[in-house]
Amino acid sequence: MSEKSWATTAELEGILERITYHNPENGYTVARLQVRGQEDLVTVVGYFPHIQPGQTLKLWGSWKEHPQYGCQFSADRFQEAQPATLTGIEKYLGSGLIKGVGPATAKRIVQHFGLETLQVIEQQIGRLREVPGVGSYRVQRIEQAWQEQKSIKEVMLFLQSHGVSTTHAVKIFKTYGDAAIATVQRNPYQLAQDIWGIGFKTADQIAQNLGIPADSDARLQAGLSYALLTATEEGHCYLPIEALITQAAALLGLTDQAGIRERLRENARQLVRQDQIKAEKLPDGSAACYHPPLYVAEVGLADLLQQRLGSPLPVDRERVHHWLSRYTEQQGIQLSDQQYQAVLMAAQQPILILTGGPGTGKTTTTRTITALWRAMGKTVLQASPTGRAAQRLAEVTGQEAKTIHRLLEFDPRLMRFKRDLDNPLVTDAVVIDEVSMIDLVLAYHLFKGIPPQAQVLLVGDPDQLPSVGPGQVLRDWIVSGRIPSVHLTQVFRQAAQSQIVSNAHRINQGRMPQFGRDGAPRRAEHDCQFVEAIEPETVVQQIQTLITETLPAQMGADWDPLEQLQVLCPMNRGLVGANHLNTVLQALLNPPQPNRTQLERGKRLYREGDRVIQLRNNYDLGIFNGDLGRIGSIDLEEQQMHIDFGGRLVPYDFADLNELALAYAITIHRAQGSEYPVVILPIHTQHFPMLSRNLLYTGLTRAKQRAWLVGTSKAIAIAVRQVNAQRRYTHLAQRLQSARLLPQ
Ligand SMILES: Nc1ncnc2c1ncn2[C@@H]1O[C@H](COP(=O)(O)OP(=O)(O)OP(=O)(O)O)[C@@H](O)[C@H]1O
Repeated sequence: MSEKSWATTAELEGILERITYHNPENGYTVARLQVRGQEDLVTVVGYFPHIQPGQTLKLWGSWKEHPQYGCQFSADRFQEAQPATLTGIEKYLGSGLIKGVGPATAKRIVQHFGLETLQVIEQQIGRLREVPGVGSYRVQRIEQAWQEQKSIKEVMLFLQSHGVSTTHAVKIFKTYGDAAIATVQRNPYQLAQDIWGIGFKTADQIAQNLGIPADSDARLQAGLSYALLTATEEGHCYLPIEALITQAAALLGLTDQAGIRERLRENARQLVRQDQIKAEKLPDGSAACYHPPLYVAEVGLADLLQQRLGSPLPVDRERVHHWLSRYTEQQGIQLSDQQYQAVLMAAQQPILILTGGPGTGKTTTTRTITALWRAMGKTVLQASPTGRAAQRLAEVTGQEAKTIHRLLEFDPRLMRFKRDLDNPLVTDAVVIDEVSMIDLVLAYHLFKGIPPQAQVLLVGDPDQLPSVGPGQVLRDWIVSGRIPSVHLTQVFRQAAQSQIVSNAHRINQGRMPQFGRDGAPRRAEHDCQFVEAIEPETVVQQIQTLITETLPAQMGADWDPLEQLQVLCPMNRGLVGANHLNTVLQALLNPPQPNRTQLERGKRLYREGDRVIQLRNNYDLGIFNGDLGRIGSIDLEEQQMHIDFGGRLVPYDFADLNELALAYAITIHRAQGSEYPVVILPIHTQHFPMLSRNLLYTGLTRAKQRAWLVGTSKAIAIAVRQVNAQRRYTHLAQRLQSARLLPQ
């Protein structure tokens, strides 16, 4: 569409009334401006990295006639001016600029001081106390925030003029303080390494704005580091050099550039020289490229395990048999041969892996082993990778269980574990549950913290999804064949009656699950059911019907979907992904109400009463990745909300809300190690990229009382067939195999 330009340079000043459109990628904005002396709002278009309603803007540019939208001002550059009208000042003050001043307080302040408001704040801040409802404490906070604002301003101006959003600019300022500009100018790629939430893409955008050439060494090295980081986020412990080069070239958009592979190879060598990549020769002569801490962890873990793989401990087997027969009689159980074997091995082996699917008696066997160890006079410590898994371990064993981080006394200030090689735990034995969730680095720290003479029992299910972090530690341990292990296969009668359990085993064997039809073990009620829904929209509708009609009828009077139900999705994206379902379920389970405050942040909407999940470990707040809570209150004035985590009210600044997501629906990956009374599992061909046997298996086994699958049989069949979807690059098994074996 052609535009007619009227003048080349013109000037315009006004108050930003609202933003009609803003593209966060490139800052392109369409906004409406209130200009003195003009009755109608003026439309302004241009590239504004960040502007807020209420700001007074001075703009330079030209007037244009847009064929569809009419006359508009196209701005080439702008400057923020001090607001000059009462509404402007009020909007500016109340826009969230200053903590402690929301729209209501701003109004009161401006009513009191009129056009002099900003001058008063600047020069006689104490006078704010004249405003009804503004006490000394608040004045102090406003003063502090005003000062901070001023020093931030210069940095913000610089960053914003290079396309950085306000949220990122604040984070950059918080991280580097006054050194922010210098750091960004020196190497913008540093941001991606130092600041959570800023990735290579944002850093790269800033670099481009600063004029750093697309094929500069700094950019190539950043691309290589980022490609390696992405690979570790996908679970790999290393990347073969050729794969690293291919991925870096693609990421940098330079795949077609002549000679790029050689240049990337040279830059990779440079990173090796700077100790930013650790290279190791592979059997085929090429190099494996490790992020150095992962190399240290892989080699270190293999070494520590090797030291433990000694001869069996001298144990009086007769006494163990004797104790076991008394114990099982007391408990009214009879151990299966596999279970008996596991207990005997645990008595003698320095380290034992115990695996099995649901209902195969892992818990029963673990309980017997810890009872035996205690009877032998040993002290036993128990831990799991996540808080929820630790809580469950404590419940089923009746003994204290901690998270591995707490067991090893992680110090968040120093970001290190206090229990390590020099200061190991004081114990004779350790039980670790949900081992499939342990990644390489955690496994390494774990074995540094366990004293060499202590016996270790590792319990897990290798068919669950592998750890979120790099490695497939449990599988590698088993595959290496070096660590004594027992795999329980017999499903006990009581458990086998559950279709959740029997279907989990069917899925694991590559067979389609059965839902209350031929052949499936029958129960008065079936605990695992399926609703076929072909269209994604129907899947969403059926989930709503389950929640509003079917489940209330099935579950009876105590049914509380906000507490007992978890929707588990294969992925976040798409109509039947967790993000969209959260919006739908929020409207269904926690609809707007006059007494419920809500807050909109970009595309997200938070409402009091919402079920939320923490997305990263926050040691300051003592809240960890995966913790579930409910929004207790939202305070728009203080710009803070309180989240209720199981009775503990935790304050969140609005600025930290990117750490929280709605949790009506979460991904199956996030749900690892947790269990819920009722699970609804949408499964559709829209989820195709994620569908795999261990994903479906993990999702289904999260349900303790009832599971509902909603979607297509075709998607279930795809998932059941898709084995070991992603191979992870790791060398742990080979390192263990090549380890020198001590005499047995
Ligand atoms: N030797 C046994 N004889 C009879 N029943 C058993 C035996 N071992 C376990 N069970 C029963 O089988 C069921 C499953 O056992 P358990 O909870 O120990 O298995 P699990 O592998 O930990 O299961 P999940 O992974 O589902 O928690 C329980 O009801 C338990 O009482």
